[in-house]
Parts: sequence; structure tokens; C-alpha cells
Amino acid sequence: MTTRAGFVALIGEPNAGKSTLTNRMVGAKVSIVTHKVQTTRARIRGVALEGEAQIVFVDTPGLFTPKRRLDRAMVAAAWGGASDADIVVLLVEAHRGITDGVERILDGIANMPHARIVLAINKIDRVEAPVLLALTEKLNERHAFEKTFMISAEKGHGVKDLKEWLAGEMPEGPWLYPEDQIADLPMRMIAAEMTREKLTLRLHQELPYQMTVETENWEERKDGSARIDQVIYVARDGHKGIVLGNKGETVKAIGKAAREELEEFLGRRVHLFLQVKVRENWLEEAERYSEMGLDFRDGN
Ligand SMILES: Nc1nc2c(ncn2[C@@H]2O[C@H](COP(=O)(O)OP(=O)(O)OP(=O)(O)O)[C@@H](O)[C@H]2O)c(=O)[nH]1
Repeated sequence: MTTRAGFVALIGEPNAGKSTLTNRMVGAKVSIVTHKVQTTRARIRGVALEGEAQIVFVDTPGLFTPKRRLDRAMVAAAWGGASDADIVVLLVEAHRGITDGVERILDGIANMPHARIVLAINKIDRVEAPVLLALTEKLNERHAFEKTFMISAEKGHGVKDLKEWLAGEMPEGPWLYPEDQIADLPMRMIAAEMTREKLTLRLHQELPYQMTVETENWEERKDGSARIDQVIYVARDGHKGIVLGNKGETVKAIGKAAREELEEFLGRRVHLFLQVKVRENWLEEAERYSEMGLDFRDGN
């Protein structure tokens, strides 16, 4: 049987529903869904299987108007992910229509003549059919989308159609990730997201966007507990001190909060070890794999 594998970039305004859609396609809660904007950190969100196809979802940071230098880097990262992908899915919110943000994304994709871009109008549960049809027409006048899907990522409407279509469009080739690693993947990612969330709560709001958390090791212990090793990567030396805090008390508090949540989630004891390391320019690094906690170096 011919296997297929490829990358699908989800682009859209903050809150368009990218995380919700990824979760539904992957079938596990791998991406944190929140009402706050700008939560999406990892470039790769999950790996979905559909028949013989493996679809790797690149869950880009929300595209928005960059003001600060860091924000511009995030937007560049988002577009970078989009132009590398086999298919780009633009998510537009049905009830909000063509906002200024959507306008800017439409301008952005006009500069990607070689990309295959499909439109997915999300949150169709929030509008009546005539509104939806008018919006579909308007958007297709603005850009020649290869296809238009109408979906509700939250309720699941239309998601199966979209997933099946994407699967059929993935290039023929071997799978990018072994199946057994996918099974292992969501928990590692959830664990990393939990720690990142605690960092966000604890630190000045600017800082968390310059950080990433990776689960480096996960060991099941004979007594039923789990030992989890994570690294918090910061962009600068100065940030390391902030994360550590006076005598390490900040990272300790973050670790405690994350551990408690993990224990509740897993229903067993957890030993969580956090390390803080400096990794300059990690936003620009084209690491397609490591943020998934899917490192092949983790072969133990
Ligand atoms: N009514 C409705 N709400 C939805 C739907 N899909 C997503 N939402 C909600 O929209 C909000 C934003 O969804 P997310 O998936 O976090 O959006 P996102 O695009 O990943 O956001 P960022 O990570 O900030 O870029 C959440 O409150 C979701 O529950 C949908 O189909 N219908």
C-alpha cells in the first residue's frame, strides 16, 4: 500500500480556532485551547493519521499586526511555516468575516503564488446559511482558493471531509514519524504545555513568548510514578535569571504548580525536573521536529 506524508499549515487570526481544529484532527488534546489570544507556541502541533496518510499539522502562531520586534519574529515564523507546507489552510471565523486581520492575511498569501491554499470557514455554528454563502463568495473573489470547506472545529462539522481531503493531497512517501512515537507524543506535549502555562501565569507577560518548553525524557517507574525531565529554553542569558528567581524559587514554584496539574491529569505521582537553558534565536530555528518532543535522539 502506498503511504503518504506531508505538512499542513494552519493560518488564521488569533482565536480563529487553529488549536481546536488541530486537536480534533489529531484526536487528542495536544494544543492548549484558551480564550486568551496568542497562546500558540509550538510550530508543530500534532500528527494525524487518516488511512495510509500521515498529516503533520503546523500550528502557526496567530498572524497579527506585528509592532514589537519579537512579534515580528513570530509572524515571520508563522509565514515561514506556511510557505514550507504542502497545503496551507486559511481559517476564517464565519461570524467575524473579513476583518482587518483577515485582509492582511489575504495580502500575505497574495505573495505566495506557489502555495496551495484552501479556505476553511470555521465556527459555522455561529451564523445562518446566507451569511456563510455571502462570505464564501466574497473571500473567493479575493483569492482563488483551491477549495472551500465550511467547518465547526468545536462541534466537528465538516472536519472529517477536510481531513480526508488533506490526506489524499499529501505527497506519496514514507511516514515522517513512526506510529509508536505518535502514541507517545501527546502526553509529552501536554506536559510541556502545562509547564509553559505555569510560566505564563507566573512571569511578566512579555517573557513567555520568548520561551519554549520541551519534554526531554519520560520515564515510567516501577512504583507507578513517572519521572519527567523538561527543559525551559529562554532566548537570553538575562531571562534565565528571571525564570530561576531568587535562589531558584521561581522555577521551583513553576515546577510545583506544573507537577500538581500533571499528577491530577495522570492520576499518579510525578517527579518533575526542570532545567533552564539559553537557546538564542530559537524562534528562527527551522526545527521542524524537536518542539513536538518527538526528537529521534530520544530513542531510549
Ligand atoms: N462556536 C465555535 N467556537 C469555536 C469553534 N472553534 C473554535 N472555537 C472557539 O474559539 C476560541 C479560540 O480557539 P483556538 O483553537 O484557541 O484558536 P487559535 O486559532 O488556536 O488561537 P491562537 O492560539 O491564539 O492563535 C476557543 O474559545 C474555541 O473554543 C467553532 O467551530 N465554533
